[in-house]
Amino acid sequence: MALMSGTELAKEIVADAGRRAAAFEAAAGRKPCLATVLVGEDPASVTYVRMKRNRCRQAGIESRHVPLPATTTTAGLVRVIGELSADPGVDGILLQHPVPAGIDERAAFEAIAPGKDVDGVTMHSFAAMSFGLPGFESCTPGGIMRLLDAYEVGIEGRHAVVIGRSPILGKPVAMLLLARHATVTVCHSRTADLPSIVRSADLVVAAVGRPEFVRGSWIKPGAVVVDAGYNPGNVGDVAFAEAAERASLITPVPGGVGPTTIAVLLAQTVTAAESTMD
Ligand SMILES: NC(=O)C1=CN([C@@H]2O[C@H](COP(=O)(O)OP(=O)(O)OC[C@H]3O[C@@H](n4cnc5c(N)ncnc54)[C@H](OP(=O)(O)O)[C@@H]3O)[C@@H](O)[C@H]2O)C=CC1
Ligand SMILES: Nc1nc(=O)c2c([nH]1)NC[C@@H]1CN(c3ccc(C(=O)N[C@@H](CCC(=O)O)C(=O)O)cc3)C=[N+]21
Repeated sequence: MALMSGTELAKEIVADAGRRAAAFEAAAGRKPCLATVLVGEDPASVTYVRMKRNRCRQAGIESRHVPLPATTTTAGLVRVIGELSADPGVDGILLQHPVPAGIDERAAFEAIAPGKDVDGVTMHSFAAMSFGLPGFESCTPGGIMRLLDAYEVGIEGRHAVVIGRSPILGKPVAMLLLARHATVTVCHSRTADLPSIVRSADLVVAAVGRPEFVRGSWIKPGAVVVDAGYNPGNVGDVAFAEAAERASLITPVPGGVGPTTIAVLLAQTVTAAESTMD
């Protein structure tokens, strides 16, 4: 068993984004700018947004934080995001998920201009991912693909089993794997006999949101295991010690998928800024 280190890969991606951000600043006279929109004060979300903004600063990317009260309406949020979409000083927009119950998150995501969707959450970006066309990738799925490529994991012709079908993780990672010619099975809460499906996987992506949900006995010997889960207490969705006994390659939590998510966000923010120079 070998580990896929997201921490190491993220360092390389962030260093590259930082060099590109500096070149952009030299040419444009301003830094690339990411707007971070946080509705409410969920402590985990506050922490994630802080982590993202800290990484931006380290890479020479400006972040403009837009905190909104939990009482914000869908119309109010759509208006704020529309203003950021129209603001030439803003290159990318991150709306932290989840927004409080009662707000139509999809409507808010769709208010992000496609050229500023550096978090890859709009229908436009999803379609590009599905068709294998250039565009912004959902950050966690994009990070997972970069990890697989960095460790030279073969994708074409392999059976990939994705557990989870959320709009920002399971579904887009399934589309990216499909665009790379994997045979993809997407599982969810209504899936019958999940363990036997996972046992046939060459590549498993766990995106369930339940600590240590995927057991070692489900893993085909030699399979590649990507744990996208990030549960309270830094616990993944895979029972790591068990799975590591059978996997050929596995991502740890922490230090696996998480850091690559933020790295892709920064890289895509710089790409969005660069495209304003064209
Ligand atoms: N590292 C990172 O950057 C990120 C990590 N995460 C982590 O990834 C995990 C998933 O997040 P997210 O996709 O947003 O979560 P969601 O809660 O939106 O989606 C969970 C998915 O898992 C499925 N599921 C739930 N229970 C079961 C079950 N018993 N058997 C099979 N499938 C099940 C659900 O099925 P159904 O659709 O039928 O309800 C759903 O599709 C979490 O741990 C989260 O913290 C998330 C985003 C970014
Ligand atoms: N619109 C939107 N886009 C997101 O990308 C998004 C989101 N909403 N909502 C919440 C989740 C969660 N998320 C994480 C990012 C990095 C780590 C990460 O870097 N974790 C470190 C540990 C960091 C630490 O705890 O110190 C690691 O796994 O090693 C974790 C989780 C992005 N999310």
